[in-house]
Amino acid sequence: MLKIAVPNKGSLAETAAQMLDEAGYRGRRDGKELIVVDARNEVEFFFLRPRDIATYVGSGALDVGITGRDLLLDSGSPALEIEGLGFARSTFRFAGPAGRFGDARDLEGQRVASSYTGLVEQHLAQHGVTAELVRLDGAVESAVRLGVADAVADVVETGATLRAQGLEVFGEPILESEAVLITNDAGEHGTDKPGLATLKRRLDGVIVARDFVLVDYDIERSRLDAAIGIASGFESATVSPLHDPDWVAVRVMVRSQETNQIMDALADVGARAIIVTNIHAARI
Ligand SMILES: Nc1ncnc2c1ncn2[C@@H]1O[C@H](COP(=O)(O)OP(=O)(O)OP(=O)(O)O)[C@@H](O)[C@H]1O
Ligand SMILES: O=P(O)(O)OC[C@H]1O[C@H](OP(=O)(O)OP(=O)(O)O)[C@H](O)[C@@H]1O
Ligand SMILES: [Mg+2]
Repeated sequence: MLKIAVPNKGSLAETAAQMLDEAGYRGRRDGKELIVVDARNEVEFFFLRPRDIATYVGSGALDVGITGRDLLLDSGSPALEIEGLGFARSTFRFAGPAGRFGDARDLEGQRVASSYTGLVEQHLAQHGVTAELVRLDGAVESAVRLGVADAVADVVETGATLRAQGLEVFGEPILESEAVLITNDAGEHGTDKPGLATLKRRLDGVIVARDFVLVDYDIERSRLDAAIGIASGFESATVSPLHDPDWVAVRVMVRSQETNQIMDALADVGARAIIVTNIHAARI
């Protein structure tokens, strides 16, 4: 059985569980269950702290896992990223009192608080900077105000938490992070373990189902090329005849975010009866 590590708590847990559910795997009945055997799919899920997942997978105790790219790199574990899963997107950045620091070099000899000291150390070393790292478990943004650090390095999504503490980001972003699928022995394509290729294909299907919609419309044959120029589909558009020989029906996959602009543009070139449908599941 493929042994899969899944976050049991925190920002990653809910969406990871949702994705696995949409991918047809068995979930846990309550938040206390730590191991779930999904015999039908020949996989076993281990619900672990997100921060520990790279350690379990890197050591070979578990085969694959879902964690954050920032947590993976911070851990120093030899586990390898297979792919990004498109959620829990954030940027890992330095921040300090407004105007105090210009870039990472200004941190020489300063105290920097973070929950990701491994990641910060690697970054500072690359830039030849020596700083004193203060390891905190969370709510790192309070460290400057409370006097235990001069600057912080933390996860930034909207920046609201930083602003509320009177801090501003500075320097280059340290890392663009998101939830990732990780494994240990990559094999040739990182997907050589039994069951892993299936897991990856199913998760990819969930990502596509989340990120794309189907757009159907009717259009006069003479305007078809203009319409296909606006949205050409994943491989290629499906074009079907209509009873009226001068008209065709078209179906294309479109990025959910672009749906409305595309509908407007299609209407402008003469598309009629434009209908958008969510994708329930997909294998691409
Ligand atoms: N506000 C956020 N937006 C996007 N991603 C986030 C956010 N906060 C944390 N993450 C991501 O979640 C992962 C950390 O998850 P983890 O569960 O350890 O932390 P958490 O959600 O802060 O939980 P806690 O701090 O309560 O333990 C990291 O990959 C991090 O980048
Ligand atoms: O840029 P923002 O949208 O404000 O989000 C970023 C904040 O969200 C997370 O905090 P969380 O709520 O997980 O608390 P923590 O600091 O205790 O981890 C993260 O650690 C940042 O503090
Ligand atoms: Mg947090």
